[in-house]
Amino acid sequence: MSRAKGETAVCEGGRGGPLDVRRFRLTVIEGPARGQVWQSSGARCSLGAHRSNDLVLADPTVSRFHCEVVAEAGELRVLDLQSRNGTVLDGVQVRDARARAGSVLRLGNSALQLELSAEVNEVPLSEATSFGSLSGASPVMRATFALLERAAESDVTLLLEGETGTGKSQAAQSLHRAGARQKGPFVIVDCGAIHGNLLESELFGHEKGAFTGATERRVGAFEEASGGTLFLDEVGELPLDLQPKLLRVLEAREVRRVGANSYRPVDVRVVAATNRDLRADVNAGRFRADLYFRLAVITIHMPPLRRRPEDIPAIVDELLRSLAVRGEAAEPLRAPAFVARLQQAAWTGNVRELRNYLERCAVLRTMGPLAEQAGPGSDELVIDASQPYAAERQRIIAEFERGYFERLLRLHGGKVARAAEAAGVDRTYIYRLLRRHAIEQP
Ligand SMILES: Nc1ncnc2c1ncn2[C@@H]1O[C@H](COP(=O)(O)OP(=O)(O)OP(=O)(O)O)[C@@H](O)[C@H]1O
Repeated sequence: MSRAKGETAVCEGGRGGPLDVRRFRLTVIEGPARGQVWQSSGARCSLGAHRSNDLVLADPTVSRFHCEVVAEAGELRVLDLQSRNGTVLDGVQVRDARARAGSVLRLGNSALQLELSAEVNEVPLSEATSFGSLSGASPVMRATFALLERAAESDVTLLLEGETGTGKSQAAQSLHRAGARQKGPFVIVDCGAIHGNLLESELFGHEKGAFTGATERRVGAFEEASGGTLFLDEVGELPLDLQPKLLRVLEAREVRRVGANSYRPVDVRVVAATNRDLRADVNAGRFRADLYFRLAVITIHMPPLRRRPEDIPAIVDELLRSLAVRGEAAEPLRAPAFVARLQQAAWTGNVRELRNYLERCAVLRTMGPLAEQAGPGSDELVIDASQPYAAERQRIIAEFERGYFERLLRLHGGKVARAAEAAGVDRTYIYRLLRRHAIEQP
């Protein structure tokens, strides 16, 4: 079963207009697939040795899910999926880096050239600016709503991916309410919060006396959710020994309680969520590939808040309503100058962090300090000590250079001469770095 192509095409676009995604092309220039050309029809291209990838590289030095190329906000990003031999972009080993037109991507013994076309692919957008309890009018969010609306019409198993606080749980619940199973139960199991035997019996139930302490018979979440939806949160935390058992239930649609001899049929829609890329876990042997494909029949990415600051005013309204902050207490929190400051913040904890911040402001009747300003290059610098020193040093320096010169140029209104003088470097040096890191002058 392959990951449904086009279902993952959620990407960033300009504000307000339709969501256009720059078209890109990958040409294999070295390795067994040499000569193969892949043209994008959405925002993403997954590369790897497994046949479910968009671009399949039958090269033993390439991992099953090696890396992904994503077109977002008019540029290309390359994301390594914890591949065994690493992803090298223009000679530098990278985990998450921006590529430029003409960049060369090396995966094991294969190499590819990236080309960014002037043409665009259009991603379908929802007419709505909300989906259940989720609000957002940005193109990237309306593209997500369009996928959720389509998914709600079917019973297909779904995987929600996204950073913490991006609304995966709310999306699952809203999906349940929007679909044909809305009258049935919505049952949540947090796979990261329950351990060992307990998780098995939480999911599948147990018979009386099945293990020490099983004094009563217990119905599991699959049976409890019968006729409704089962939401498996943090599914990446599911222990390896339970994974084949879950796979069997998803395939055969029947469960066996712990300690029971027979199977019982179940009628459940499964929605799973994860805040990491399960393909990297598959590469690392932490997650079974067959279970991943069973769960990811459709994958929907919940976009982080920093990629859609234009949604913040509507989300603030929604959050203040749900927090029951009204009247005088709400006024300063809706003031345009304050909301503009919220739009500049980084929000690494996404909407949840924004919600907590607003709640704190409302209770204390004072505006606390905000997190670091968002924007390109503001993401936390993560040092990966499992990488060779030279490669990691090179990657961090590249990240620093990109962040520094982007900020520098913003600070000086895009004027290279002024920026060079303030930074104490030569103008040609700035131009060289802008080219190297594909930084556009603001
Ligand atoms: N688009 C949105 N509009 C309004 N509220 C939102 C939106 N996205 C998230 N929220 C709110 O943010 C909070 C966090 O959302 P949720 O728990 O669904 O995130 P999550 O991605 O499941 O997080 P985690 O991975 O940590 O479990 C909730 O209070 C939710 O109502």
